[in-house]
Amino acid sequence: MDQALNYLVIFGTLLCLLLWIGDMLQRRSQRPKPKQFELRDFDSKQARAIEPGKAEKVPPPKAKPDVPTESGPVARPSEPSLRPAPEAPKPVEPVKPAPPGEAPEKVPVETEKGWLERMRAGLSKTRAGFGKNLSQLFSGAQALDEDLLEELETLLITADVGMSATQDIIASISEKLEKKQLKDTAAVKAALRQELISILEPCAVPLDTSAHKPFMMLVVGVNGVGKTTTIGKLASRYKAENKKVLLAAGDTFRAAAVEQLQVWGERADVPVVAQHQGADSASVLFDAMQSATAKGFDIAIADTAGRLQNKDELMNELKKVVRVIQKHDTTAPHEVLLVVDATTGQNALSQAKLFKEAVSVTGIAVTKLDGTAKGGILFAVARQFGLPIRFIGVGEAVGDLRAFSAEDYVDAMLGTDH
Ligand SMILES: Nc1nc2c(ncn2[C@@H]2O[C@H](COP(=O)(O)OP(=O)(O)OP(=O)(O)O)[C@@H](O)[C@H]2O)c(=O)[nH]1
Repeated sequence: MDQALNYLVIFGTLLCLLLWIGDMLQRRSQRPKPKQFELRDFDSKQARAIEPGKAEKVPPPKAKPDVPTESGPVARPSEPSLRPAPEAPKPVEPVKPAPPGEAPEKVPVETEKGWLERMRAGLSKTRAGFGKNLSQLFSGAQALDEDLLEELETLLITADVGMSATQDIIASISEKLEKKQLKDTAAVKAALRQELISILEPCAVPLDTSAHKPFMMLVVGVNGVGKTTTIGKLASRYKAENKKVLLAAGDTFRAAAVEQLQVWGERADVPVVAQHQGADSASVLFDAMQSATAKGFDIAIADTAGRLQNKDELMNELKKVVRVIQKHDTTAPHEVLLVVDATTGQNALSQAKLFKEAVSVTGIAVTKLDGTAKGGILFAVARQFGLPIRFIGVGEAVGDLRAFSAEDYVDAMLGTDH
């Protein structure tokens, strides 16, 4: 009897065990499967970072930025929300010239030959376009006739030289041909070189900063033409000439403009007068002028926010800046330098016209000549406005800005050497 009872207990225990195991298996089959690892879960950068034989570097976790929402003070971006996502905040632009903390790039001590090579390199696109087409036109036994003049005219216009300057050049060469003063294509090319130089020569007036102390330079132009970069390059140049230079961060509009100017100031080892973003630009420049006078600076260079030449209210704001500067010194600004970007082509003419009307531009700096195959815009600007072309920029580096020389420029553009 006892034995039968024992069998019954063992049988019952086994049955319970089997039922429990069956239940466990059923539950497990219903659970969601873990996500399979897939190669496409890695982006290509991560994939490149893992090299065979090398320990995989895991970047430290980044703190999640707080993003303002419409209702609450802050929310993490990963938090689910039924409301439409708020507009992402605009990223703060990185400082363009160099990351802070990087060793400042000093102005290279450069020979005249070094600069000419730098300019030639900078103008290689123009030479490859305009210069090469010109060489092809003048190569071989090309007849000195109407067709040659027509093709030359087209070349000049497509290189942004402008109608007025082109017509004058063609008229002059045509007259010399009629008078049999030009015997072959080499002579025509030499005559063209001379014509181009004679258009630019009257505008090659260097900026003399010795007439006033402090010499107050106001730098203006449309957005992104290279105002801040040009100021940074100028600060380094003048500093290398042992001048006492002060920079004024008058572009209080763009988020990173002040920081960008400060980096250039560090590079050139010159002080920068600045206030917070959104401050009144005129008051920053007034403070800078006072400081420059009180502390005996030779040159004060003021940055301004980029503005479209056809926006009246922005141009009026610039006029106000000039009026406020004149409260400190009635003769200031001693130079209103308009920066134009060569790659904008004929639009540079409209910029020169409207800025000249608004704030009496006294000089021009043409930047980014390395980025265009149409270096002819200088001729159009020179012919139309006769304003001094003070500087040209042929690259982003600190040594890529130079006082303008008509002859050097034409030779770099044509690939001629005299
Ligand atoms: N290739 C080339 N780039 C240049 C030259 N000059 C300036 N740049 C670049 O142009 C960009 C704009 O320059 P900025 O100095 O910030 O222009 P900005 O006029 O102050 O701009 P805003 O303050 O927005 O009006 C930067 O990336 C510069 O490095 C140049 O001569 N050649």
